[in-house]
Amino acid sequence: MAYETEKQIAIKAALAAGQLCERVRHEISPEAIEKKDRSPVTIADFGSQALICRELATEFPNDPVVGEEDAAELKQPEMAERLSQVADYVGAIAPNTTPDQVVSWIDHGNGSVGPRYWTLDPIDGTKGFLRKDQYAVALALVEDGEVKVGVLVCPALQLSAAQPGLMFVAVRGEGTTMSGLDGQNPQTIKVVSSENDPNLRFVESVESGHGNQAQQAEIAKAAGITQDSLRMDSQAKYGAVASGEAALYLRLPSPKTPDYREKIWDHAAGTIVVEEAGGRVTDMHGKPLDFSQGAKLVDNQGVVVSNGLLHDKVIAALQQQTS
Ligand SMILES: Nc1ncnc2c1ncn2[C@@H]1O[C@H](COP(=O)(O)O)[C@@H](OP(=O)(O)O)[C@H]1O
Ligand SMILES: [Mg+2]
Ligand SMILES: [Mg+2]
Ligand SMILES: [Mg+2]
Repeated sequence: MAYETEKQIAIKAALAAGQLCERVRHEISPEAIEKKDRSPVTIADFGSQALICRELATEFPNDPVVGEEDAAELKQPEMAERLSQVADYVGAIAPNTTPDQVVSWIDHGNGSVGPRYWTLDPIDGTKGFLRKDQYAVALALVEDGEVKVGVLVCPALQLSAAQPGLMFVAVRGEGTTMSGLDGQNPQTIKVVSSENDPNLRFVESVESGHGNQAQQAEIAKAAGITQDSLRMDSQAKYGAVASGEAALYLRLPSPKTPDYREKIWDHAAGTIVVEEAGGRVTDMHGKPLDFSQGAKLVDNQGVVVSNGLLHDKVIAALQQQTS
């Protein structure tokens, strides 16, 4: 099987990072939420990136890693205590970790997009993490602009009566699986395959500033969706489409930030998870997402993720609206 080592290492690293994030998250007090104290997400974000980059640097020393975070802030003298907190959390999983190692692992994620690279969002959905809602650890391998391997660890996601915590894994040409966070018994998943499916609904961001909820509702309606949207933080939305919990995910540019360009780490892992489950991912103009241009999807605007069946209808509705 292709990319077997990459897949196994990505799973191991993302699960360890998810474990660290959950430890931090369980310690967030209601007062911290009240005060909008961002320190828990800072610690978990840096710790997650450090753990994953440590694994990738060891196993694939020649592969650049394009991660969301860097250690510039954490290196400041006034951040020494925060850094030692991060080192303690990382050390619980990778014993004897020093603060210097943490900094250098995080900075390993400063790589550039090239013919082969990894992209990492150590915590996607930081706002969801702080609200104790959804978040994801997202890791993907990209070669020649095409995502080849994607892992999404969603520690708070629950799609059935089972324990919360789901992992989605996809390898190009080999399908997408879903499992619990023990990684045991991965099940192949498929998108919604009929227009009569009770899950013919759409997902969108909780954060109104990350999209255009009014336009998203109109487009979903034009595509024949009559149910209200399901709002969810992070790339867990891609997991919802891939597993057939929803048929569409719309992310149209917010009127407040019309020139915003999406980041590769917010979409790479999710894209392959949906495509390998039978779905489609493009921008709002129907163009494939181009992961070869740098950290931003400079040639794309908005994102449309569907079960495939609905895709052309959605793009046509968007074209009609703007013409
Ligand atoms: N104006 C904007 N439009 C679209 N996405 C935005 C945005 N500002 C920030 N984001 C991205 O939205 C991501 C969260 O997605 P969602 O809203 O689906 O949960 C953030 O990832 P992080 O939380 O990793 O920073 C951030 O990169
Ligand atoms: Mg993100
Ligand atoms: Mg993030
Ligand atoms: Mg961020």
